Amino acid sequence: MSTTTDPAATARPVVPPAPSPGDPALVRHARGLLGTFNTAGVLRPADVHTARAVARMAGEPDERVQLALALAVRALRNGSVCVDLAGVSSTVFDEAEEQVDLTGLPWPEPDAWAEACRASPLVSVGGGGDGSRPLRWHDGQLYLERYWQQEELVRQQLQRRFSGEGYAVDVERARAALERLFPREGLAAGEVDRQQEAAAVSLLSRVTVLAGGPGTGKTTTVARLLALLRDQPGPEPRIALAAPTGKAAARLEEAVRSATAGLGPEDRARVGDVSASTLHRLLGWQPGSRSRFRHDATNHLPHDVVIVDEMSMVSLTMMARLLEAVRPDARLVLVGDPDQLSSVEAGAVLADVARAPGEPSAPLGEELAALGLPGVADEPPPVHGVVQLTRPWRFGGSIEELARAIRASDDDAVVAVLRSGAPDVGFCELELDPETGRVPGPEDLAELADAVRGAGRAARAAAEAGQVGEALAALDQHRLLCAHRRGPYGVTRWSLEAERWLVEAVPGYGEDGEWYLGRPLLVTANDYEMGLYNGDTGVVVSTPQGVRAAFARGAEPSLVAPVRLDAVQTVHAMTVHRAQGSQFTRVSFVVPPPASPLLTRELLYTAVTRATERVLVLGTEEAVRQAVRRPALRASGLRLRLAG
Ligand SMILES: Nc1ncnc2c1ncn2[C@@H]1O[C@H](COP(=O)(O)OP(=O)(O)OP(=O)(O)O)[C@@H](O)[C@H]1O
Repeated sequence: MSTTTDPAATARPVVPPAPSPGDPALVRHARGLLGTFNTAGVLRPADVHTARAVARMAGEPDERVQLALALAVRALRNGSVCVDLAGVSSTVFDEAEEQVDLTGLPWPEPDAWAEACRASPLVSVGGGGDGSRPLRWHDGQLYLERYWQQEELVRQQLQRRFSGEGYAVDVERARAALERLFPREGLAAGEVDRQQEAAAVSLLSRVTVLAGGPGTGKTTTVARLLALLRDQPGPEPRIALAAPTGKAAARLEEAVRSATAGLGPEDRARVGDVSASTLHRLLGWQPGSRSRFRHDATNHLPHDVVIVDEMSMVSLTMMARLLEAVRPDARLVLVGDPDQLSSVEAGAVLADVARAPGEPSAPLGEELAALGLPGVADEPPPVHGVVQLTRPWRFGGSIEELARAIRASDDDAVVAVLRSGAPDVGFCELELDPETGRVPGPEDLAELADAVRGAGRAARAAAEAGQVGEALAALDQHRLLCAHRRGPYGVTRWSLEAERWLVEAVPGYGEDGEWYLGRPLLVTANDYEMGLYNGDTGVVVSTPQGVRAAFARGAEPSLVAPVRLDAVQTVHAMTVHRAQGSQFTRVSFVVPPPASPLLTRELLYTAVTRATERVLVLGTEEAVRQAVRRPALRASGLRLRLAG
């Protein structure tokens, strides 16, 4: 994963890598600007090759335009949809896991560079044109045309839906159902119940964004919304529930079921049996096509309501496919936490929509007022259907306090909570040797090692006993998270460390071959046929049919013969990105050093909010403060263009 970060917040100079001759990162015969930027480590071979090939085809000899094209390709890898040439020389340094020295690079003069791009036969300028040129210049941003088209589609689709006509709602029934389903516990008279408001907005609008941190009641609201929608007279609406990964879909299904159990019998019956699927499955993934689905603009989904959870993980490309496929008159409810890390692929759609400036919708305000919800008519109606849930129902305690301080960018408060000695938060202040990654004193890691051993031992025992559910539950007892994949702070190194602790502490651990019982697994590539998704985790268990890999899938785990798995690895530690959409009883997070380009507020927030009972942060105070002060920035034009 990677993000673009605020260079001003970087405390230390970035360390130059030393490219060596024969390095696979170097393109042979690359000359001129492309060669220089490749040698400096800014551009990868794929960026250079693409830029050269496209420039050759279109007869564009200007090296500055070729460089801009290569940087636009590169931007996607960093999660950005486009590149801002005027600011690129100060923001380009955060290549995924490497640090690049930018001093002395021959950056073109920004005005002349922009002019050269605008005049190039490779570039369409503004919003028009037939889309046949590979690049697009819009509002000072340079896009690859394909991503411009996707952003445009998302913007137009959302704006059309925001301003689309409302629905014929039985106001009396809706009012009664909203009162019944949202008992407003603990709220003062006249105080807005955001969950109730979000459900009302979803009933009235074509697009609703149900935003909130962990445990703020998003799923509870979804369950009650299902009852509200099905309480309306007329044909029962067809409702789809979906999430980006199998694990997130399973969690959504389970959480909606358990939230439904708290409703009265009639509302329970209205919700009925709930099932959630992955977005890929909902849209109709087709073998042989990575991005085209059975349901699209010409073959809409049949559903009247589509609810998508964990929206922060949804990329721009996936959002475009989703919006094309959802009927223009259907309700779309986007659920997620905009403060979390964005999708691995380019885009930050949820954060862009949730934070886009705009005018409160007057017609929605009138319709909301008619429902008479306490407090709602006293404030402006939501902008772009965004309702933010703020009251935490789950953690309370210091994890919530920590999350709040991180969101507020208050590094003093973050450090104070970490050092408070609260039972649910720990701070292991250690600095690894930057060269070797050695820990000053192994006793510093006692809590981490204990947590790893406890969870590993439980997983092994359950796996041996063939207790699939227990083995999967043990997997979620503790998770070790890192920002980096490689190096002293990376997943590979910490995974080995954890494995060593387990081998030392658990008799027979890992001795029964590659598919040893209790082996924790991570899926590293989507396998739509098997229903396994990048980031899914499982565990090797003993079953009457032999050794199987078990993956959590709602009530019924899925059991797969190991020979059918080709993209899995052992997961004693994982990246924070991969942990999105999951929570664990305990989380330990290895904070990267202050100079790490991956160290952002969203990273720290996502890591600590993966824990339900205790989070242990391992790192230096300086690194923690640095993270809190540095928001991830992803270049995209969506946020501003949604404003109108
Ligand atoms: N209005 C409420 N009254 C009482 N309890 C609530 C309310 N809303 C949520 N809860 C409780 O808070 C907990 C968290 O709720 P829920 O799972 O809906 O949150 P969430 O935002 O979906 O969390 P996550 O992001 O982790 O999925 C649940 O135990 C739920 O029962």
